[in-house]
Amino acid sequence: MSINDIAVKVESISKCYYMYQKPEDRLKQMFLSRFPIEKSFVKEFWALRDVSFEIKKGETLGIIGRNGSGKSTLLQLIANTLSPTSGSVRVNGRVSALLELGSGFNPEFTGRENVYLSGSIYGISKSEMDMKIGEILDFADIGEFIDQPVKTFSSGMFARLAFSVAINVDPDILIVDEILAVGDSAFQAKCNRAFHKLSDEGCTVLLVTQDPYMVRNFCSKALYLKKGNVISYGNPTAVTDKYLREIEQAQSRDMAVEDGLISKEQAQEMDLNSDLVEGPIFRIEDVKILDANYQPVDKFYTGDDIILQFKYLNLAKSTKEKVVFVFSLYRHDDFYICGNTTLMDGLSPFTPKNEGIVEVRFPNIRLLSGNYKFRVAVDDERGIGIFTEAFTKPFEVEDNFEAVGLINLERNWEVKG
Ligand SMILES: Nc1ncnc2c1ncn2[C@@H]1O[C@H](COP(=O)(O)OP(=O)(O)OP(=O)(O)O)[C@@H](O)[C@H]1O
Repeated sequence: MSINDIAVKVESISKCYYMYQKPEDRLKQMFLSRFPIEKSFVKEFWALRDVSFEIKKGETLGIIGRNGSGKSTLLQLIANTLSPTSGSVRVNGRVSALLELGSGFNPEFTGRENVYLSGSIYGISKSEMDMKIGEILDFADIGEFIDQPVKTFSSGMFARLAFSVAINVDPDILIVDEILAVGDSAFQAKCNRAFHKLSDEGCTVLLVTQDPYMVRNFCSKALYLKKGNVISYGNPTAVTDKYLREIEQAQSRDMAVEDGLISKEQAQEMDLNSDLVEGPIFRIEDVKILDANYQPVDKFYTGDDIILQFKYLNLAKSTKEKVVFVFSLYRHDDFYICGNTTLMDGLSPFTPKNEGIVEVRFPNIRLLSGNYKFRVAVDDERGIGIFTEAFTKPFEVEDNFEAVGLINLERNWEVKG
């Protein structure tokens, strides 16, 4: 691959913020501005540590992670609105960046004036902008507000106009930080279509979102950040799976804190150590879906009774670690439907034998027509660390057109009047 095929190359980038211990220290440092930062005045905070990746032209990268994980910092470093503490970023092409809501627009100017102002920042002349503005206004669809000062705009209107400008300045690389979340769902769908069109035309898109499904549906690569470190990079499904598991674990910890089972400090400690437990201590084999007569099936009907069965092997033959068993259900496209653990269902953690069989019975399964798969896992006794996991083969469900969608809800109709 030639260097010309690369749109963005991030090499060992780190960003440290310095937090002043006392306000007067900040003042003292201002007087010493010609000198390096005096370390005794500040506490270091590393928002990003040693992040490296490269994105080819025309690829779309989805960046996910919990609040404060460093996503916006990374985008700002790529958009060159922030400088790294160490490492380097190389960008090949014209960058259009939609960072914080409000940045780039002058609040006193009208929407229309801001469109021309933004154009001039991107080197687009007034006459060129005269030709583009119709399309920009069409996409933004904010009606006569376009001639009002943008300080009077709602955040959704702001996002509409900013996005519309950003995609119409002929970017080679479009960087979008979450601001789409403030738009309504019709606008979000419109943005998704615009993303697809741009990437079909060869534009590289880097996108921060809290929505793993958007990453799966739209991105060709994904990057998962946690506390400024890259936890996972590459295939969007694999990366977002890992992120969703972190979210599940965080929810379990929050519930445990609420129920008084662990302290907030213990939860924070677990969070720091919550990546996959190292080393193969357990293995899962023979994951099967069976009918009520214990016959393997890969297709059944809504309302059937089914059994999810798997075998676990305790490779370390140790009884030191107690375990919790887990299942999760996904649609064929990896849309996460639901999941549950033996712990959540009130079963105490198990002392594992050298091997054993686990069964989950689902009477009267409510799934509707479609293709699905189960994930099963052996977790540590808190349901937090994952010892091992496995998936069933995809299976098919057929309904008798009892309802449409994913699940058939039990229901009683009453029509009054
Ligand atoms: N100017 C700053 N000074 C000190 N710390 C900062 C500064 N800007 C960001 N941070 C810290 O750096 C960390 C990463 O922030 P960043 O905004 O990149 O996270 P994020 O993943 O985008 O979060 P969110 O999803 O909440 O937007 C956070 O802990 C934040 O408090």
